[in-house]
Amino acid sequence: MSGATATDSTGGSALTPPPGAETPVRHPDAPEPGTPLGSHYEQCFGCGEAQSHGLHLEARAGEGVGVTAEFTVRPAHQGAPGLAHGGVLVSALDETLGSVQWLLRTIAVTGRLETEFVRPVPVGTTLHLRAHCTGVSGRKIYSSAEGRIGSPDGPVAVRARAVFVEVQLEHFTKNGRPEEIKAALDNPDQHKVVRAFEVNP
Ligand SMILES: CCCCCCCCCCCCCCCC(=O)SCCNC(=O)CCNC(=O)[C@H](O)C(C)(C)COP(=O)(O)OP(=O)(O)OC[C@H]1O[C@@H](n2cnc3c(N)ncnc32)[C@H](O)[C@@H]1OP(=O)(O)O
Repeated sequence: MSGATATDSTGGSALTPPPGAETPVRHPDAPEPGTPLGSHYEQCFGCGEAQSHGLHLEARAGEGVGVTAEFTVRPAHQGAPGLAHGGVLVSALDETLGSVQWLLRTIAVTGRLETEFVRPVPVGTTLHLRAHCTGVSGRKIYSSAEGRIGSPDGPVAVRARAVFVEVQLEHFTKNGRPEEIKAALDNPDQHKVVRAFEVNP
């Protein structure tokens, strides 16, 4: 196996901001550091409070264009006996990285996500995650994240780098299953979330 970095069609590193990328700027109306960001959708597997088997990840605004989050591994999240499933850990990283958009006030979806699994994560562990934006290039938002076991200074269990791609609200309304889209559009709380991302529903 080679340890080569993923490359894009131009041969550059797909997860590193390209030359000329802008330094990310925290939106002036972004929540103060320490503010809980809440859920962007109650049925979200990552952060939704109504999703019984979900991660129930709780993210807060951090300093700069960064966030912190916690997620406690439950029995429903196992892969091997007593250990978190790798895909669940990727979901926690994806959700944390996605939460960075609250600080930029843009809506973006994951285009590419690379994860390094450093240590196994036992059931019952609280994973302390942090993520920050590393650059913006057109619609592409580059970010990185890590998750530590037990405390913000605990041993590193997972690391990730990602590129998100900015989208309009139509990305969801055109592609999502109609019944869930209708329920979301009928929910006043969902409108508040969309406003927090500064997008007209
Ligand atoms: C009523 C309801 C309200 C709901 C309110 C919800 C609000 C808040 C929701 C947040 C939700 C977050 C949840 C967690 C984060 C997920 O998990 S998101 C789910 C997983 N991701 C997806 O499903 C994305 C699926 N992929 C796609 O839809 C499309 O491929 C994409 C990513 C939108 C790109 O398509 P496109 O817009 O046609 O992009 P395109 O114009 O070709 O390219 C634009 C640029 O992006 C680059 N690019 C395109 N694709 C990629 C890629 N895969 N990798 C890297 N670069 C790419 C291109 O190279 C291009 O770069 P430049 O040439 O400009 O330098």
